[in-house]
Amino acid sequence: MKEDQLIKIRRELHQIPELGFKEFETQKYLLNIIDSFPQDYLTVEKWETGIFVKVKGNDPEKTVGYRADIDGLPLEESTGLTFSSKHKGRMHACGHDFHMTVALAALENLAQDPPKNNIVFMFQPAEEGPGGAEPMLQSNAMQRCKPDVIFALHIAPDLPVGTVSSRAGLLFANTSELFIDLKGKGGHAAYPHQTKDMVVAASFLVTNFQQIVSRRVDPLDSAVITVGKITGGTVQNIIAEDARLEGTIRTMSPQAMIEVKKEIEKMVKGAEISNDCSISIDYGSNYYQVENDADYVQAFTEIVSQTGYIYEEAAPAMTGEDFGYMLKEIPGFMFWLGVNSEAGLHHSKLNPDEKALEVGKSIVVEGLRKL
Ligand SMILES: CC(=O)N[C@@H](CCC[C@H](N)C(=O)O)C(=O)O
Repeated sequence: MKEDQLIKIRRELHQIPELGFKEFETQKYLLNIIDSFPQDYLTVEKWETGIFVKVKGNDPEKTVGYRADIDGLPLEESTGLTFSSKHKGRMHACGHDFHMTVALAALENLAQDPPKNNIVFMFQPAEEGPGGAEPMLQSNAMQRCKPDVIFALHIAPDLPVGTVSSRAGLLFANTSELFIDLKGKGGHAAYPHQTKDMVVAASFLVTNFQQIVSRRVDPLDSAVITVGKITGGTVQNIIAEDARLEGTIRTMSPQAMIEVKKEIEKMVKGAEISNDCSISIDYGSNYYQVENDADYVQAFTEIVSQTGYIYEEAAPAMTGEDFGYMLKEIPGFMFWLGVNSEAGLHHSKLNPDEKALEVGKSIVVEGLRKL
């Protein structure tokens, strides 16, 4: 696939971001492109809004897996690009348009010139939530073509084009979503003593959660509690009867995740007693850490150096990825692909450099042929 075609596909995908398990247009688009490739060695199977594509190797000893996530984020794009999202309030702000394009380009290469080993591509829904990797892994379709090794990439806005990065061991954190609903008693703003103010109770929780991070988690381990959204109340002179916090927890170890949740629950109980209200917690979707296999990372660094691109050792990051579930069962790794964007991941101005598509394609093709 030539660079202009890579860019065309990426831009078309960029315009149609969809949320987890609602990637209907995306699935249709991907199937159309896959259909245009030589079919002699391919088997294509839909799974929910995702797709499995198997490539039959010509002398297989094993199956190598490659995963690309396909969902977008609930965010209004503000890049001003001519090919901006056509879906209001939805954006490929985490680079999944890049991830899909690279996977398609690699698939076309293998469909034209089949590799030695069997290959399976997974176009996976719902990475941003509620999580597609775990059910895709457990699916019958996956059981029929389970890879012996698996890998995936994620775009890295802070790395230059031509640089890729990874590390042996922990790359991404354990994550849990956090939704907290508070129910008190509303009333007149001038008579607080007759009410149970849920804006005050919610504020107490938001501020005090930071003490869990600074005073409960071992400083040599790490945790993040971020509340990204607060809603509550109706108008400036009515005391709020309801409030809701929406956030996420990140930890370096699975153990720290258990401890942070215990501490949140204790704090919530305390807030219930002191505010005389009821509070419920929902942990939404949870992702297991991305733990890279040291031997495969080593093999990958050699493949990168053969392609002439630059490999840098990565630091662990507090981002989450449900690809962690795949790596828990199948050895492999995830790597960062430099895309040089001033705006970072999950930002409405994220604008990855399209020259990175070719880099991603070459490295993934080599990885699939040589791992
Ligand atoms: C790579 C990346 O940005 N992944 C997301 C995963 C989100 C998991 C879940 N919805 C949560 O917020 O906990 C991330 O935010 O790290």
